[in-house]
Amino acid sequence: MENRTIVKLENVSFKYDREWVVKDVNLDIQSGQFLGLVGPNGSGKSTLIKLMLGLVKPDQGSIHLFGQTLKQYQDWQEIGFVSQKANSFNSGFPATVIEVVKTGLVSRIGAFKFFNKKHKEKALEALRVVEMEEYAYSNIGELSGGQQQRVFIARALVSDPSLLILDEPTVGVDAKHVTEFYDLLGKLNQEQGITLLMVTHDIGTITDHATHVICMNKTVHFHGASEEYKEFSEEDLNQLYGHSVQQLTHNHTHHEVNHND
Ligand SMILES: Nc1ncnc2c1ncn2[C@@H]1O[C@H](COP(=O)(O)OP(=O)(O)OP(=O)(O)O)[C@@H](O)[C@H]1O
Repeated sequence: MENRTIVKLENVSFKYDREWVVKDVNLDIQSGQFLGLVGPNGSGKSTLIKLMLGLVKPDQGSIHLFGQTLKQYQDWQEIGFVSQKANSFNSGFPATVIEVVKTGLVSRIGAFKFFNKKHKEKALEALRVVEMEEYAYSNIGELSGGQQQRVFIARALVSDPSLLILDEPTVGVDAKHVTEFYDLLGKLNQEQGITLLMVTHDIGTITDHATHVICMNKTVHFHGASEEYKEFSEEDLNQLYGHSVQQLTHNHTHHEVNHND
């Protein structure tokens, strides 16, 4: 598959109030990549995602999606989004898994049109990809956090996105299912050719699965191949992250960025 730039940020800066939260970010995301976006707490990762999704407007700089400016860009079904708060349905929530997945088609068919058989097939196909087809008619609230998160990925996949953005999707997924979750993401990237951009604190695991890492703290301090990122010493990483990193190794038992200052 030919690689092309699908997200381009040029000198993007943004502030909610007086302080810059994102500053002078230049970024070029190519199709086919699996990118991990890492950085300390409050370093602007979620805000950068919001900027890419057009949810907040940059104060400076420009953003292009699939070669178009944010203003021109209309084809939002090309971009799937799974947020960290996705897996929060309680057990009483009155919707089946397939109903939740079909809501991912609303932007494509319009909110007040009816779902037909073709849409049901699309939803079942997306559930098959995330290996949740057998739960199609279960109540969403009865599933575990990890299962719910798979359903939310299916909802994002149902409109055939070429870019899937995930903001800390493993929050609420229990540790023993996190590996399976990464395997699923790897499959989406390699077999379905979906470009993935995933915000995470889980540096040890992401570098084993992602092709590329973006490390930011207001601005982008590193953007390159995971293999290159793995070569950094702890001292290099401390410099990348600033003084706030207390503990940061590639050892899988201690892979969290611990921000206690
Ligand atoms: N809606 C908002 N209004 C004002 N300030 C905000 C808002 N959202 C985030 N911030 C501030 O912007 C900064 C960056 O927040 P952001 O959530 O983008 O960082 P993050 O890297 O995703 O953090 P975390 O890893 O803790 O999720 C923080 O100082 C945060 O307090």
